[in-house]
Amino acid sequence: MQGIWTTDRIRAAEERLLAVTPEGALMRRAAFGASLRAADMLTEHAGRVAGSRVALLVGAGNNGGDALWAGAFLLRRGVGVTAVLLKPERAHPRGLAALRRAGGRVVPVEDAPQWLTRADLVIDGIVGISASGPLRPQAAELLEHVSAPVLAIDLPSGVDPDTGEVAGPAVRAACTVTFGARKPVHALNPGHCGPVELVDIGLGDELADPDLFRLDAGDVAAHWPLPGPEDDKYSQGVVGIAAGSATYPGAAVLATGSAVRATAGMVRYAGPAADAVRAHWPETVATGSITDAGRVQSWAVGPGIGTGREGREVLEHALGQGVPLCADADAITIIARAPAVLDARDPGTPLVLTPHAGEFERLTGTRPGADRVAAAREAAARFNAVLLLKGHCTIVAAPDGRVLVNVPRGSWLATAGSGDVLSGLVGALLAAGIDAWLAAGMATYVHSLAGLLAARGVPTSASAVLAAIPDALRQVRSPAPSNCG
Ligand SMILES: NC(=O)C1=CN([C@@H]2O[C@H](COP(=O)(O)OP(=O)(O)OC[C@H]3O[C@@H](n4cnc5c(N)ncnc54)[C@H](OP(=O)(O)O)[C@@H]3O)[C@@H](O)[C@H]2O)[C@@H](O)CC1
Ligand SMILES: Nc1ncnc2c1ncn2[C@@H]1O[C@H](COP(=O)(O)OP(=O)(O)O)[C@@H](O)[C@H]1O
Ligand SMILES: [K+]
Repeated sequence: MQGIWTTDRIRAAEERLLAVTPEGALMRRAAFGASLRAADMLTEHAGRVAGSRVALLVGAGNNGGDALWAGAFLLRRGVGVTAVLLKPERAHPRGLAALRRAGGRVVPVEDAPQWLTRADLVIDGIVGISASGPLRPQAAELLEHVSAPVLAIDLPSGVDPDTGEVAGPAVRAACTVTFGARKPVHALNPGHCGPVELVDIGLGDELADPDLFRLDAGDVAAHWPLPGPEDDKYSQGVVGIAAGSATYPGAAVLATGSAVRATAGMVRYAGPAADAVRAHWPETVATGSITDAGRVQSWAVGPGIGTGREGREVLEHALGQGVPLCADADAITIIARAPAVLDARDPGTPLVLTPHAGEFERLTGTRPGADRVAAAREAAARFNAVLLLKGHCTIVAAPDGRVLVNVPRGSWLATAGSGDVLSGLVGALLAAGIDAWLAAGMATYVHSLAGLLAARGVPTSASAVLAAIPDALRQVRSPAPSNCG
């Protein structure tokens, strides 16, 4: 798992490291790494390093210092470097001196437009982890003149470092180079960061447990249940799906199908869409009523069951079975309207709730807001459940405070029925006995990868996402190498 640390924790770790490191050494390490990335980008975008032109946007803090030092390193490689100082009187003194010694040009903000428009690459050192609020107007205006690719130092300026919120003009980076550890913004706002490269500055020993986690392919591959020599159809976990209706069988077909595709365990379906489910997925055992569904090791309940009395009875019955349960869609609305339904649950049995923002508001009374991590964490504690908050970036919070962030692979999953596919995946992993937080995170990871593979660059459908689950699992088990992001 990749760790992610909040800016308070990073700052504290940096202070401890600074105390035992020669003055300026950390910044030079960071800036040297940034200059290497900048040179790669120049090669890619301008076809050369020596002779190319770089403009630095330099704020009043150490982030600006990083940019100035990176400029000094680039000057030594024959790059023409111009620094735009947003606050000349507060520019990092040693960084500024290094840039000048190396032959860099320094211009005031008024002269910036001509240098920005001629640049092959812009380096954003406006603000880093000490950013507060929206970009100051002077910095925001400068961004209007930027058309070259931007390399963000530590994080794209104008984006909140801890929540990823954008509350005004902000840098949209082609690439971000960060130092020591990944920050929440990198996972929560991938659209503004671009690929994120981590430069080691020796912070590792100073960092304790991460605040957030991100799964990688290796984690998913290591925990995804595969049949072994001793297995049979029951031993891998039987999942029950309660979804859909006679009039709307689609949700039942999608949720059941994704459970079928996810693992080799058996899938039972219970509900009024049994005929449609049997027709699409002959390998399932389908019955009309949850009361005669047979034994399962988990339930996925909710998509398309309706929010009336029948839906409530189905949810109450499943909650009373003492097995892990994923409550999605209508099941969440039922819980929101009648929280007493949860009395049927044994509090020690895992529960996964999978709301989108609207369902989250129904459940908790408030929209998730800018700090989606905090919102998901609070709701997980309140409901004593794993809370999977859907969206472009999906957040998975456990009641004990652990949080996973899924970095999306495009927006292909914004299509009707894709949530039904996710609940089938979660249910199948719960049946295999996987920790509910990890199961929800693994399901989300494979869901978004299946979305990417189904789309291959053009809009897709929930049925195609479902059909791509095996390819996503194959890719997870033999990931393609990646050097950035
Ligand atoms: N510590 C280390 O060891 C290492 C640190 N490193 C680097 O240091 C960075 C952190 O540096 P930092 O703490 O100096 O603050 P930083 O992010 O540059 O910003 C502060 C300045 O920005 C301003 N400002 C604030 N909000 C703003 C806004 N919305 N819009 C515009 N301006 C805004 C604010 O000005 P004011 O509020 O006074 O106007 C203040 O002067 C970190 O991200 C990394 O890059 C690396 O070198 C590795 C080693
Ligand atoms: N813009 C987006 N980018 C990435 N993923 C998205 C986006 N919009 C929705 N998703 C994902 O698609 C799924 C939609 O689920 P849901 O809202 O329940 O839709 P439905 O009810 O149509 O199935 C969720 O997994 C969500 O995280
Ligand atoms: K920055």
